[in-house]
Amino acid sequence: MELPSFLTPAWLVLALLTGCLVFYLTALPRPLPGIPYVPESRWKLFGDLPAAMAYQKKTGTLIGYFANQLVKRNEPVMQFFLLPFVRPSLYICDGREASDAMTHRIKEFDRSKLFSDIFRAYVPHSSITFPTNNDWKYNRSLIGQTMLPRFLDASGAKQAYGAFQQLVSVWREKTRIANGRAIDVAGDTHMASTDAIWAMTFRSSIDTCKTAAEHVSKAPSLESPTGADASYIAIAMGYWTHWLAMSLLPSLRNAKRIRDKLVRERLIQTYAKFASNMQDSKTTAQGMTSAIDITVQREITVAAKEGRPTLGPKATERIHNELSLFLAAGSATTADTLSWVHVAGLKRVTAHQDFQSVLQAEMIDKFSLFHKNRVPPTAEAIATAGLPQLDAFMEEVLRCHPLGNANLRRTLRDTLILGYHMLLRSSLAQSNVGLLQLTNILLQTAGPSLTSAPFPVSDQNRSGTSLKATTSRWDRYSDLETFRPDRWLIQDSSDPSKVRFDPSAYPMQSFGEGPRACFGKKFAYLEMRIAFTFILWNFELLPLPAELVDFDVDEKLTRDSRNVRFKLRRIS
Ligand code: HEM
Repeated sequence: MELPSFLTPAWLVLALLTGCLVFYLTALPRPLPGIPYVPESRWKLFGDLPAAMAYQKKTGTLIGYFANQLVKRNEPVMQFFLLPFVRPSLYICDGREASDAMTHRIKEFDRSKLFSDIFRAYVPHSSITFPTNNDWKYNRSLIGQTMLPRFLDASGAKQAYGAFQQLVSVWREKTRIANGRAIDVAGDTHMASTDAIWAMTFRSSIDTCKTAAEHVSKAPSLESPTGADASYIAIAMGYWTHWLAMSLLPSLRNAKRIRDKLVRERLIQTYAKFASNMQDSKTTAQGMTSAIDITVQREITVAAKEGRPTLGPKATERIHNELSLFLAAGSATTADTLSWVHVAGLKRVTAHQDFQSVLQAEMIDKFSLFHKNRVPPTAEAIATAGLPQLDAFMEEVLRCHPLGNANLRRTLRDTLILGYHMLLRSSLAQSNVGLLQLTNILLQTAGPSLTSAPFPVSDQNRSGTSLKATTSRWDRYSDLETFRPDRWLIQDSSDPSKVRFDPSAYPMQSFGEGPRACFGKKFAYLEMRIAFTFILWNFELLPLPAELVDFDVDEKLTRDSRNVRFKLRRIS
């Protein structure tokens, strides 16, 4: 067949070039009107991403790039372009407005898909992956009791206690063979946190710390500490990358298979235990020794009320995913987090020996009987004792070293934040701005207003609820750069010679806020309490040269410390 005469090669080349140009122009970032951005990124297919990655290579943190741009331009709100065709993400650094959006404006802002995508390939039917809808409520009702004090103080504390006892054994062995040198403890707190969350979920132990202690006890001597670990792992890339990796890589496929089998077996065993003795299933959270017991018991009670068979496919799938999420939280995010928080805290203690003296004095005072008898305080004693100095110290560690960089939300409707319009796709199309739909909002957990002085924001630009909710913490901006645990302590009104811990004294958003705040926060605090008490009861952290006490991070999904060395002296 002959081509029409106007289709000459020159026309074909022109059409191809025009097609490429249209494709290129469509792929370029489309800024949202009125919201500041980095001008050079506007004309790059990958927008801010190359500069952010170069920043990460230099500093270990990707998110630091965005935070830096805000500070450079003195702007509390900016938009960033990360991928071709993808709508810009909004970055906000104003703790007070972020708190308001997460707590009071939940009809305008919900959890972002960016966040759920991190977990979706691994635990697709767990609460963390759902928007705030009935699915989320159903899952929450299943696991709700696992964070009740009556379970945590009795059972959760015991499980975490066992794990940190083992950590102390590892460090004793390492200290013994280190002969006075600093020891590298990278990974140790991670192991202990993994042991703790595993034991809390299933009541049984996987003893990674114990195995390590046995291993180290057989080593004749310890090599000198290694240098800083220069490697870094890129930030999580989202659902499809994870799904592909988990489907194609044999090691991940195998790990998922083992996890699924293990959780399923435990579910069947637990259900069989309750089914054989229905009386057991009426036990309260206090009598329960693991998260799986509580969750299965809850499902049995609800099924009986609703007159349906127990553990149908939906419940089984949801419980399976929630428990797997506990483990994921325990071994990926939470252990990283807790490990990061523990390490950051211990580094603070090393750098400021006076904090160490205050914490140890408080422990000796509160646990005087244990001290007299030369035994460590029990799990329950640690969980329930009033330890304001330790609570204040942990809060300050969490404030200064948040593990996640931002809390992620998305807009649900046209709205305003800090005076900037955030419009959904339909409104933008009407105003001829293009087919962009602004959804993702990153609410920074550190930086101006949280760990340094805030950006100037006029009250006119704040929401009504933000203005009404003027709790004093949002007016306390002085000296936020300094690590100062005593900022969380106030005089006890019933006894002026004593201090009380006030968790609302200053800005802090390391666990998020509102209905989608961290579900495991109470367990996290409990574990930190036990970890710091155990470590400081058993060891004195000796001063180290300043160059060994840095706070450099490797950013993955969460943060990890780069150099983790301590010089310990056994004290009990
Ligand atoms: C120091 C330790 C921890 C930190 C700093 C932390 C931080 C966070 C943050 C920032 C969020 C998102 C909050 C938001 O979007 O507003 C979150 C969510 C969550 N965390 Fe944690 N977390 C920690 C430990 C744990 C532990 C130990 C568990 C489980 C036992 C856990 C389970 C969860 C769950 C299930 C969610 C999702 C909640 C939802 O979507 O409704 N976390 N966490």
